[in-house]
Amino acid sequence: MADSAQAQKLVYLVTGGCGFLGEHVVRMLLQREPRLGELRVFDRHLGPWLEELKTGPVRVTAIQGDVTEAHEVAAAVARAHVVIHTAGLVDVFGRASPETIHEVNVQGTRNVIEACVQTGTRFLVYTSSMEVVGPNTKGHPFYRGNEDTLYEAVHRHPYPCSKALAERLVLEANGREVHGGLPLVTCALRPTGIYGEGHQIMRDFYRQGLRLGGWLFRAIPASVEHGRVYVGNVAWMHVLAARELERRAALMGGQVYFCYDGSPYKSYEDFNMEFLGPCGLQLVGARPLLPYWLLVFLAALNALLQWLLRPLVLYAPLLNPYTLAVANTTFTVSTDKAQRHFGYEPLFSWEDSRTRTILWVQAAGSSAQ
Ligand SMILES: NC(=O)C1=CN([C@@H]2O[C@H](COP(=O)(O)OP(=O)(O)OC[C@H]3O[C@@H](n4cnc5c(N)ncnc54)[C@H](O)[C@@H]3O)[C@@H](O)[C@H]2O)C=CC1
Ligand SMILES: CC(C)CCC[C@@H](C)[C@H]1CC[C@H]2[C@@H]3[C@H](O)CC4=CC(=O)CC[C@]4(C)[C@H]3CC[C@]12C
Repeated sequence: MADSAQAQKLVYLVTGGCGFLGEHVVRMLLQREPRLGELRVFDRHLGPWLEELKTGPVRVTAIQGDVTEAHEVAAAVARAHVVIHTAGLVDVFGRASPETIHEVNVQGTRNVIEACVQTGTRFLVYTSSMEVVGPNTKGHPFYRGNEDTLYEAVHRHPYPCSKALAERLVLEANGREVHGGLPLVTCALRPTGIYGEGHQIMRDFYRQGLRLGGWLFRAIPASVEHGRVYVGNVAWMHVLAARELERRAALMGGQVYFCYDGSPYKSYEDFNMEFLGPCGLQLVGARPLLPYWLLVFLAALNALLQWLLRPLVLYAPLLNPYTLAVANTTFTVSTDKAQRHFGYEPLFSWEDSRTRTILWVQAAGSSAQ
């Protein structure tokens, strides 16, 4: 990535490149990274859509592999210039065991770092999460905070615990000497709740609304603000951060950045209605229909049922004590750190993000019937 070799073509590796965010990062790199020579897409499950990308001018290499297998990661990382590590087990519903979540998110990240060190790859962008900060177990609001806002980050749930540990590993690895003697440069991006084309929970809410005759029922007060960011902007931020890491290594190395854009501050449900409303659904109730204590009870009941039924069947509904606490606690960011450090501006306006998401929900919903 030296100035003298401006025409040099770079090798990028995207772990988790077939996931919701990963696919957008892959497509964004192909559209917006002129120095891209080869794009390696590493995932446990490869998507069939990768095939169509292989006919373009950039060499796209699909690698089926597991981040928990150090040798598979090392082989994929070898001779790559930049790694964007988005692979992760996103589970707040109790589908996977805490051990598996830790193994994928923490050991997987450790394997990526060690592979960079062993093979001489110098630039690593890690997809972290707002969840490494909060909401915390005490339900303290984080109101339009930034990367420097003081907040008591206390976690018990395996997912935020794993993301926090993995983020720390990535930040501590900044400056380590990689094979060849140069320092590793790392940074971590922390998206809030991502939405957009491919967002499965949004699609599930839409299908549930259709099943209920076009109605959804408010569960969370409209006053609780939940941070959301469009997937195309999160992908763009990854591409820009990866591009700028060398030139601005001293400034960006070891730093964290919230992912943000012009999406409005709203409650989780009111925000979803920005897309589900134009698709024909209605949110019933200006206030939650059920009292909060009843939701707490139902969430606890779900947790108990999950535990009791585990030997027989996987019971993993959306509502559990953790998801209720997250949905019911204000957590929004207001920052310009990514703009100041590496010139990030959202690529998609709120209107674009909204339209694209609506079109996707409509298509995803109709294909379900
Ligand atoms: N969805 C969201 O709202 C947010 C997600 N994030 C983070 O963004 C990243 C991507 O998340 P999403 O795209 O939403 O999830 P996703 O589940 O759609 O994508 C994750 C990808 O990682 C792959 N993967 C999982 N375990 C793997 C393993 N052992 N080896 C190789 N690949 C593996 C999956 O196959 C999948 O393609 C994750 O690191 C997540 O923690 C952060 C903040 C918010
Ligand atoms: C019926 C309930 C009252 C409402 C359920 C909504 C929940 C399923 C979702 C509310 C908030 C979401 C989480 C939030 O956006 C932050 C996240 C960040 C991540 O890194 C991963 C995903 C998630 C934990 C996201 C998951 C779904 C919610 C809990």
